[in-house]
Parts: sequence; structure tokens; C-alpha cells
Amino acid sequence: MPKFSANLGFLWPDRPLLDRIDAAADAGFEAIELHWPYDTDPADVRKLCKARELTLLGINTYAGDTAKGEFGLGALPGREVDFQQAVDQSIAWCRASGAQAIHAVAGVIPFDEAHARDTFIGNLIRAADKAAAHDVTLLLEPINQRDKPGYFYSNLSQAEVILDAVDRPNLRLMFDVYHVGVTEGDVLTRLRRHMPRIGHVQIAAVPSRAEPDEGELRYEAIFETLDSLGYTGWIGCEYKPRTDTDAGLKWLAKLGVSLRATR
Ligand SMILES: O=C(O)C(=O)[C@H](O)CO
Ligand SMILES: [Mg+2]
Repeated sequence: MPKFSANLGFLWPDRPLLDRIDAAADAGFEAIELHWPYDTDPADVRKLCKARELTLLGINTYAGDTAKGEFGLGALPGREVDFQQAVDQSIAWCRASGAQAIHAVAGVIPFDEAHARDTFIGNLIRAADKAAAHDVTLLLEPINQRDKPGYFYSNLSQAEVILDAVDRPNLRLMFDVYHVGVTEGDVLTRLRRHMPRIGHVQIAAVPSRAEPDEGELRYEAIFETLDSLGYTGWIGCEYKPRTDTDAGLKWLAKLGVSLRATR
């Protein structure tokens, strides 16, 4: 049975983070994941997750100056020191909050791709070793070019090259079905191929990025495939609710799944 985590970067977007955590617990989620929680005291997040019996999954490394179009620093030549500082910040936040994983955000590159790849690989080796010392997983996520034009990588094959080159057991693939659907399609085949490297899965409808009960992907088949491949990890609900987040959760019953899979 699939088990779902609430991505609080997108769900209940109108509330402060601690209220979003309460909303996720009230709705019946047993795990949450965050985007950039750095303005919130990690000790408060830890306390609330404990009180509400929520597992805290992942966060993202600092995005950089988003007003200037930055979206991560990991593959930016010349920004190695800034990226390691971002990794240190994320590890410290994980340790204080209890979060388990960090998505190493790569960046938008006006650079030569090979140079950026070498930079990302070098940065990830250092970052993965630092994270391993604290039992934290690093995640790699190809992001589609329509949502993030110029993002360093959008294809699973590019992620595969980086995973091979870094070759660290705590560097895993974040298989965001939405991005894979937009960029490459053939989702079930790609799930099968990449399953041994997958550390986390995220979902949303394609092309709307809304609740996964509309659009061109049939999520019933995706959940069945994940089950049949033996995936027991969390599936992050990283979608943009069409209207009200709570009302939108009716997609679960519609697709024959539930938030209580682990109870
Ligand atoms: O954009 C996505 O799909 C993500 O999962 C990243 O964490 C950035 O928000
Ligand atoms: Mg994602």
C-alpha cells in the first residue's frame, strides 16, 4: 500500500509553517516534507512533529537569490563555497529538527554543461560525505524545463550519470513523477529502471501540477507499479491544490488509496 507524505511547500499555502504541520496531522498524514523552512525554528518543528506523531522527511538546500533567477547553487561554477555553506545550513537544520533528507538543488546554468556537471559532482561528493556523518540522505531531482527554464538537469539519464560519478550510498534519486511525466513520459518503464536508486517519490497531475486525479497520468497504475516493485518509501504529495487543500484530498478516495496505510 502506498503511504503519502504532505509536501508543505505546496499544501495549505496560505498558512504559516507550524499551522501547515498541524493541518497535515489533522488531515491524517503521518509524514511531511518541506521546501525551504529556514525561517522557522527547527526545535519548534521537531517538538510539533513529535506531538503530532509525524515523520519529518526532506528539505531543500538554500535556493540562492531567487529574485535574480537563482534556483540552487550546486552546479554553479565559482559558487562552491556558497553551496557548501548551504549544505552545512541544511545539515544543521536536519539535526535540530529531525529531518532525514536534503534535496541538493542544482541551479539555473548560463554555463557550459560539462563544467557545471563537474562542479556538481565535486560538490556532491563533499556534501554526501558530510551528510553521511549525520545519517542524512542527499537527493537528486531532475526538474522540467517548462517550470524552470535553464535548470541544470531535467532527465533521469543525467541524474544517473551524476549518481554513478559521485557513487555514495547516501546520494539517492528523487523521482518526481510530475517532472518525469512532463519531460520524458513513459513513467512506469522509468520507475522500473530507476527503482534501485530511488530514495523518494513525489506526485502531481501532468500537466496541471494539481491533485493527481486529473490529466494524462493514471496514478492508480503508478501506485500499483510502485507496490509491485517493492517500494516501501513515502510518496510526497507535491501538488498545487486546485482550490482548498482539505477539500482537494478527496482524490485519495477517488483513486482507492488512503492516508492511513501505515496504521
Ligand atoms: O520543484 C520540485 O519539484 C521540488 O521537489 C523541489 O524541491 C523544489 O521545489
Ligand atoms: Mg519535486
